Amino acid sequence: MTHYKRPGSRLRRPFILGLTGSIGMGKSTAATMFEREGVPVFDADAEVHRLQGPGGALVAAIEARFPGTTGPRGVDRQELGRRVLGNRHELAALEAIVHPAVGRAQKKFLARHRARDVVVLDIPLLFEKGGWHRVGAVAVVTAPMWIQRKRVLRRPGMTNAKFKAIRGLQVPDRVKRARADFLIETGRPKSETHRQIRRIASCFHAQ
Ligand SMILES: CC(C)(COP(=O)(O)OP(=O)(O)OC[C@H]1O[C@@H](n2cnc3c(N)ncnc32)[C@H](O)[C@@H]1O)[C@@H](O)C(=O)NCCC(=O)NCCS
Ligand SMILES: Nc1ncnc2c1ncn2[C@@H]1O[C@H](COP(=O)(O)OP(=O)(O)OP(=O)(O)O)[C@@H](O)[C@H]1O
Repeated sequence: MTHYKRPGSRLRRPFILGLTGSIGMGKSTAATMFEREGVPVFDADAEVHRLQGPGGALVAAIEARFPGTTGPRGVDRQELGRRVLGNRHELAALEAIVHPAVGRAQKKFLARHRARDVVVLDIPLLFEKGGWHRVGAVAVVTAPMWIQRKRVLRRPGMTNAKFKAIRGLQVPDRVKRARADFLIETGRPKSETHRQIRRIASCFHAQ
């Protein structure tokens, strides 16, 4: 694999690699592997958890718009999920509260790591929300659908209906794969996935 060079951007740092994939495809696991290769990772989902967790900055705004979905432990995500997943209008209202705050945290992350060669933005909705136009390249985490389904359905609180609703909100895996600069396959042993990630990370280190 050759080194990846963004045209005309030798002095622009860091190179931003977007990491995305549909539910259960293995994004979080892949993100941890990038970290092990020394690449800083911004985890958008973890940021949402922080903002919605105990004492989180968005708990009050979410309670105001979705009464009864928060408590001493922050947002009750099961309950909030029941209200918004499958209801585009309600989901858009939640996104309008959450996404700007995540965007601010992402900006701070990029500023903190501006001296690095490469950073990863782990963003579940990279294709759905247009973020892929703002990154240098995109790595898509993918696995056969039967493996995705098996992984997701064994999560506590997950039902067939919820899985269907979430899949309906996401750009299909085959479209994501077609748009990817790099594919990370997770339907295979983790050691092989890690090897793919090591090769991708090596494309971006000091040129
Ligand atoms: C709806 C919420 C409360 C459900 O929480 P829960 O813990 O039950 O599910 P979880 O967060 O693990 O999401 C399950 C799957 O749904 C996907 N998903 C979550 N939000 C969205 C969305 N706005 N659009 C499409 N898919 C979504 C996730 O990527 C994941 O694949 C939570 O996902 C949320 O607050 N979503 C809004 C913020 C958001 O857009 N987050 C995702 C990107 S950072
Ligand atoms: N080769 C592999 N690479 C990555 N994950 C794997 C692999 N083999 C098995 N898995 C398992 O698949 C699951 C993937 O879950 P993970 O939380 O990483 O997915 P995700 O894409 O972040 O999910 P979500 O979009 O729902 O947040 C984990 O339980 C992980 O251990």
